[in-house]
Amino acid sequence: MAEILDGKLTSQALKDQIAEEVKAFRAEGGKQPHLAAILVGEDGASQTYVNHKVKACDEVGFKSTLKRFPADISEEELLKVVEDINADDDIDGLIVQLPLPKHISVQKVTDRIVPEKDVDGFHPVNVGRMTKNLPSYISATPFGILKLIEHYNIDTFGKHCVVVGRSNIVGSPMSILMARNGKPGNATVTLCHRYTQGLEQYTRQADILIVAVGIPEFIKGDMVKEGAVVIDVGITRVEDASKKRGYVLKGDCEFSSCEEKASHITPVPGGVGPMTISSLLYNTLMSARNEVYQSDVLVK
Ligand SMILES: NC(=O)C1=CN([C@@H]2O[C@H](COP(=O)(O)OP(=O)(O)OC[C@H]3O[C@@H](n4cnc5c(N)ncnc54)[C@H](OP(=O)(O)O)[C@@H]3O)[C@@H](O)[C@H]2O)C=CC1
Ligand SMILES: Nc1nc(=O)c2c([nH]1)NC[C@@H]1CN(c3ccc(C(=O)N[C@@H](CCC(=O)O)C(=O)O)cc3)C=[N+]21
Repeated sequence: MAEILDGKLTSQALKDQIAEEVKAFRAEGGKQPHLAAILVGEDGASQTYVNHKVKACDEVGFKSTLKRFPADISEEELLKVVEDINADDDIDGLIVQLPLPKHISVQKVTDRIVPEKDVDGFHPVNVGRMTKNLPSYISATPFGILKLIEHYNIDTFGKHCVVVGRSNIVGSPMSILMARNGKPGNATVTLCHRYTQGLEQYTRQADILIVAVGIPEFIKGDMVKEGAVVIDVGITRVEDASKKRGYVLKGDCEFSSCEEKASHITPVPGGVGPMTISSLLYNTLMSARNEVYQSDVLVK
């Protein structure tokens, strides 16, 4: 039986800490941190996540602004919205909730956010700085996973960390962070993706297995090494007519079989998801305090 890595509890502890830091910052005359979120279209899951983010802002004493647009907004109009927020001195952080409708380029829109407000850590300046181990905004999901690993005192030094999935928002930054010289970090990393042959050969070698593919119950217990730490990032709504909401949430790892092998495992829900939200708040607080780019001149 594995120990549960409780993201809900850990996230609450982090939110409590953020709330304290906001109070202290404001007592010194600092501004109220302000997060803006852009939501395009009516995707149910995206609405849920954005609502969670807005609610979390309230909990820690941040201001939040949610800007909603219909799915047929043009790319040009959306870029203009981003530019207006870039120029708004009261707003410290901006996220554009993904996915976006197909006619809009995710890269174009997220790259238009100035790096100083890019609390999702998607801008090439932040990605590049993260890779070089310089101060940067780190993508909230990998950042949250690092905080969870830290909270549970999981040793990563010299461990074999296998990351499955190489997206810009999760898998790729996760692999860089686990490999870089830091704590948590200093792991030996293998990054697996769609073209990886014999995936289970790799997953079975993992001391730390981090899965972000978006396929419910993709990883079964027989693909996991005895005693491994299993971090399940995936979260998919699977239809279930017997439930009030009409769906259940499933991770990328089959919980029952993986839990038998793992030493530690994150549940879905209640694992990585809540950590993503509190990490986003943390990035926004750092922005309000002007910590990340304090001493740096940026080339825009
Ligand atoms: N809890 C949280 O806070 C968050 C959860 N998520 C969830 O995590 C999951 C992944 O999200 P995200 O990274 O954005 O997803 P993407 O769809 O952007 O990326 C999925 C990755 O998995 C790889 N992949 C797909 N099929 C296979 C396969 N058969 N074998 C190996 N690799 C495969 C893809 O490979 P290729 O590159 O070749 O296409 C890709 O790199 C989703 O369920 C999402 O909802 C995401 C963000 C935050
Ligand atoms: N620009 C951008 N930044 C993101 O960080 C981003 C994004 N777009 N698009 C989608 C993914 C997904 N994501 C989640 C956030 C919170 C939960 C979360 O709070 N999950 C709860 C359950 C939520 C529920 O009840 O549905 C849990 O796991 O316990 C999940 C997933 C952020 N993402």
